[in-house]
Amino acid sequence: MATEQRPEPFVLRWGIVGTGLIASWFVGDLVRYPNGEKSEDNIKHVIQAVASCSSIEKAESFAQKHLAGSGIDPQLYDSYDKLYADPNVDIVYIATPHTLHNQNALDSIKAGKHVLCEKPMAVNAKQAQKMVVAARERGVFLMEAVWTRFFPLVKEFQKLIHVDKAIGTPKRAVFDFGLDMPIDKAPAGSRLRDVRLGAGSLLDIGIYPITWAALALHQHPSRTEHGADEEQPVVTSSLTLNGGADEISTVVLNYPKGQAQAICSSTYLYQSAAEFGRVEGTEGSIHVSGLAASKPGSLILKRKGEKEIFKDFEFEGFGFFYEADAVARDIRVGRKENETMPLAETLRVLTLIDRVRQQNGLIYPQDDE
Ligand SMILES: NC(=O)C1=CN([C@@H]2O[C@H](COP(=O)(O)OP(=O)(O)OC[C@H]3O[C@@H](n4cnc5c(N)ncnc54)[C@H](OP(=O)(O)O)[C@@H]3O)[C@@H](O)[C@H]2O)C=CC1
Ligand SMILES: O=C1OC[C@@H](O)[C@H](O)[C@H]1O
Repeated sequence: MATEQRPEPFVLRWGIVGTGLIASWFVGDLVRYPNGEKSEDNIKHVIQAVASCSSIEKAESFAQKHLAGSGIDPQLYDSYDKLYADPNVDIVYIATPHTLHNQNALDSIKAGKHVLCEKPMAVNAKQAQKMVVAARERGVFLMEAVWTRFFPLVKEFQKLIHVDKAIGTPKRAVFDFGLDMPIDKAPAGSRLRDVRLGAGSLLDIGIYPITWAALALHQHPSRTEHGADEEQPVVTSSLTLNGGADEISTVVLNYPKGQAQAICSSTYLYQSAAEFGRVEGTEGSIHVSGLAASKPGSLILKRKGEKEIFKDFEFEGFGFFYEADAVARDIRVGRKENETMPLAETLRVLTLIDRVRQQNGLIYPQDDE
C-alpha cells in the first residue's frame, strides 16, 4: 500500500526587526503552529533571525522568552543592518516605533528583502509613497501589517454587507478603539508619549476604526475582480492633544456617493466597550465585539423583524498567522502586494490621516523631512 506523502511546505524565513511588544506577539503566533498546522496552504513560517538595535543581550532574551522550546533557534543580531544582510532572511518584519518604519523599510528593500511593516506604515503618506516606489523599483513585496483585515470574521463581515446585502444598503458606521493608557502615565521616551516616535492615539489605534469604516461602507471584499471603489470621503475631525500627541480623536467621514457616514473614534483615556462598533443599513445592522477593534471576536447580525444571529470567531493565539499566511501565499507566487491590504489602501488611509492631522495641528518632526 502506497503511503500518502504530504507535499513539501512553502517555507518563509522571517527576520524580526525590533524586540518589543508586537514582535513578541507576532513570533508567538508563528511558532504556535510551527509545522503549518493552522495553514490551509501548506505554509511553514520560520523565525530565521532576530535583531535588536539595543544589544545582543536584548535579542537573546527575546529569543529565550518567546522561542525557547519551539525548536526554532534564530540567528541573533545586535544591529538591524546585519539582519538585512543575512542571505537566509526572505522577509523582514518591522516591529519598531512608527517613525522608524520608513528607514527600516527602505534599508530592507535596498537589501532586496520583502517587507511586512507594522502599522502605520509611515507617519505620513509622503513617506509611505517613497516606500512603495522603492519596493516597486526593487521588485520586492511590501505590505502594511493591518492584521485585523485578515481575520475570518472580517471576511464574513464584508461578505454579509457587500455580497449577501444582509443589512441592505450600509448607511452609517460607528467604530471606537479606546485603551486605558493615558499619555501622562506612559514612561518618558516611550513611543506612546514621545512625538519623535509618532505618539498619539490616531496613528496608533485610530487607524482601526477608520479601517472598519472602509470595510463597512465602501470596500468590496474582492476588489480586483469587481473593481475597487476608491472614494475618498470628506473628512471632519477633532483631536485633543496632550504634550503634542493626541489623546482623543474623533473623525467623521462623509461618503457623498454612497450617502453614508462613519464616526471613528479613539482614545488613550478609557477602555472601549466590548461591542466596539456597528454598521447600520437600510435593512438591519451588524454589531462587532471583541478584545479591541484590532482583535474582533464575534458579530451579531440584526435584520429588521428577524431573530438576531450571533457568530463567534474566537481562536487560540492573537491571530497573526492569518496575516502571515496571506503574505506567504503572495510571496510563493511572486506577487508584490496583497489584495486584502493593497498599497493603494495604505496610501488612501494615510492621506486621510494627514488631513485629520492638518485640521488639528498634529505635527511630527518627520513631517518636514
Ligand atoms: N498590529 C498590532 O496589533 C500592533 C502593532 N503595533 C505596532 O508595532 C510597532 C511597535 O510597537 P510596540 O511593539 O508596542 O513597541 P515597543 O516599544 O514595545 O517596541 C518597539 C521596539 O523597537 C525597537 N526600537 C528601535 N529604535 C527604538 C527607539 N528609538 N525607541 C524605542 N524602541 C526602539 C526596540 O527594539 P530593539 O531595542 O530590540 O531594537 C523596541 O523594543 C508600532 O508601530 C505599533 O503601531 C504595536 C502593538 C500592536
Ligand atoms: O492593537 C493595538 O493595541 C495596542 C496598541 O498600542 C497597538 O499599537 C495597536 O495596534
